[in-house]
Amino acid sequence: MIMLKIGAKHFHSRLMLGTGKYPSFKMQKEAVEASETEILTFTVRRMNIFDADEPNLLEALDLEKYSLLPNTAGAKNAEEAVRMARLAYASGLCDMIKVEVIGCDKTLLPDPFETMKASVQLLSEGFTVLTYTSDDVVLAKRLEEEGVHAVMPGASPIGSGQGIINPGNLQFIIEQSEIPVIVDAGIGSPKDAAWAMELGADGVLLNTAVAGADDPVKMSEAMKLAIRSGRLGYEAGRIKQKTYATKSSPEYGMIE
Ligand SMILES: CC(=O)[C@@H](O)[C@H](O)COP(=O)(O)O
Repeated sequence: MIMLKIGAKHFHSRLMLGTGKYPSFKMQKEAVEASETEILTFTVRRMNIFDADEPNLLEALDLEKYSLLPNTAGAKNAEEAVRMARLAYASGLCDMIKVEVIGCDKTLLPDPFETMKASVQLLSEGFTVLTYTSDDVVLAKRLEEEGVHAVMPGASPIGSGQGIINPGNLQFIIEQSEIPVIVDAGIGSPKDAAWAMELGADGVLLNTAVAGADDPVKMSEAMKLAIRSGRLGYEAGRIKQKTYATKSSPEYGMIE
C-alpha cells in the first residue's frame, strides 16, 4: 500500500532521516536501517562530491536502497541554495531537493523571502522541491501556490529537541494543504513525532533526536513506531476531549 506521494515518487515510510551527527558510520548505518526510512537527507555543503580522496559521509550506506533528499543547509540566500541544488543534481545524488535557507544564525530559522525565491527558481528548473519553512501558515500556502511538492514546517528550531511549540499553526498548515506536509526539525522524542502525525502531518523529518540519543539505533526504531502509531491514531479518529468525566461503564447498553 502506498502511504506517501511526493511529486512522482511513492513511499511506504513516513519517516525521513538525516544522516549527520552520528557517533560513527557503523551507528549511522544501523540507525538508518532500524528506521526503515526510504528517504535520506544530507547536507550538500558537507559532501565531498567531486573529490574521491575526501571522506564521503554516506559511504557506509547502500544509497541504491534510498531516495536521496539533499538539503541546502548552510545557504544564506537563494543564490547559494540554487547553486547547491545544481551541484547535487550534477553529482547524481539528487532525487529531490530540500530547500533550506537560514536567515538567523542563532535560531537557524529560515529566511522566508530567500526560501521562496530559491524554491521558485528550482521549480522552474524541474526539481522536485520540498521546502523547509517556519510554521508560518501564510508562507506555507504561498509556497504551495507556487507549486512546491511538499512543505516542511519546523516543529521548533533545528537541533533544539524542543518538540512541537506551536501545534495550532501546524494544524492550520495541515488543514489548508493539498500537498504533503512534513514536520521537520526540533523533534526531541518519539512523543513529538507521534503528535505531529496525530495532528495529520504526512510525515516527519528528523536527525538530532536519533543521532544524538544515547542509543541511536533504539531511538530510530522508537521513532519509526511512533510515526506509525501517530498516523494510525490520526486515521482512527480520536475521541473528543471533554471538561467533565463520563463513566467508562454505562448503566445501559452493557455487553452481557
Ligand atoms: C538534517 C536536516 O535536514 C536538518 O536540517 C533537519 O531540519 C533536522 O532537524 P533536527 O536535527 O532538529 O531533527
